[in-house]
Amino acid sequence: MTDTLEAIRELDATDAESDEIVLSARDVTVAFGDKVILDKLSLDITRGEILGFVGASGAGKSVLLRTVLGLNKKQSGTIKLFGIDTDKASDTDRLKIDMRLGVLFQHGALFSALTVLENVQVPMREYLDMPKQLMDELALLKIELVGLPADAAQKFPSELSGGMIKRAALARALALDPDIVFLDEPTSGLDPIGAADFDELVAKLRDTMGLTVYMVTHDLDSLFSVCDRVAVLGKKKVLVEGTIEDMLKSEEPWVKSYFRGKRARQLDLSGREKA
Ligand SMILES: Nc1ncnc2c1ncn2[C@@H]1O[C@H](COP(=O)(O)OP(=O)(O)OP(=O)(O)O)[C@@H](O)[C@H]1O
Repeated sequence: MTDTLEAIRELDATDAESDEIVLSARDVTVAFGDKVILDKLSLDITRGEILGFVGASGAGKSVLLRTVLGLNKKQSGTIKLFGIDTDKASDTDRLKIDMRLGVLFQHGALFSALTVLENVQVPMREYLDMPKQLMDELALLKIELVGLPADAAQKFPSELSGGMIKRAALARALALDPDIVFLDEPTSGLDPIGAADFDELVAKLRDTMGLTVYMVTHDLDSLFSVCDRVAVLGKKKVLVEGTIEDMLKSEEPWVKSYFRGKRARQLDLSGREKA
């Protein structure tokens, strides 16, 4: 399996240079029974960008995320990851794709019966065949990378603060050195300082590892401080996309009230709350 991994990584190195669009969704329609949630939605994410994905509660942000990850079926449309059409992917292609994705689900979703170290090792055990000592060393590196103290490795999720749980879940999402991470409301439940620290970590990982980040969020601070681009989900598709400056100029009613409403006015452009 390690040889397979090497072969996949070599292939990926070539793909990585040529594929600028990491994720491409075209005319994606998803329905549950006769209830259409997404209707011909299209969206691209470029390598190395941090995309903030926003929209009203219940608009379908999680449904899109789950569809991209292959956890929900779509009725029609195309989803390409790293240039590979996920409907046409062979088993080897699917393995290649899955190994290049990291996911941080809402609420962290750590396994409560496993320590932080063991949680981080879950994807390693699933996809790689490596000696325990090497796996321990790699997991510790990821734990350090997300700013957790080394002694957090042997703790169980119930012994961690909310911010530490998010970091541990991020360490697990980074276990296989993915190209793109999907973060579902990563700062929800964190205090403003913890949330700002987490945003800073995400930006640092993008800068140092060239990570592409797809972040579903309701957090205006995150959108202002770390997102390069914002996509707004509304009316079952991507209603508006662009920079924060574009959002601030938009006359689309939901975008206007979200970015220029009462809550938004308490923020300045650097994302910090005004005194
Ligand atoms: N498996 C499912 N079966 C039926 N309906 C579903 C299913 N999953 C999601 N839905 C419906 O799809 C709609 C969109 O849900 P989704 O969780 O994607 O919203 P969201 O934009 O992520 O909301 P929030 O910001 O509150 O998390 C909701 O009406 C939800 O009830």
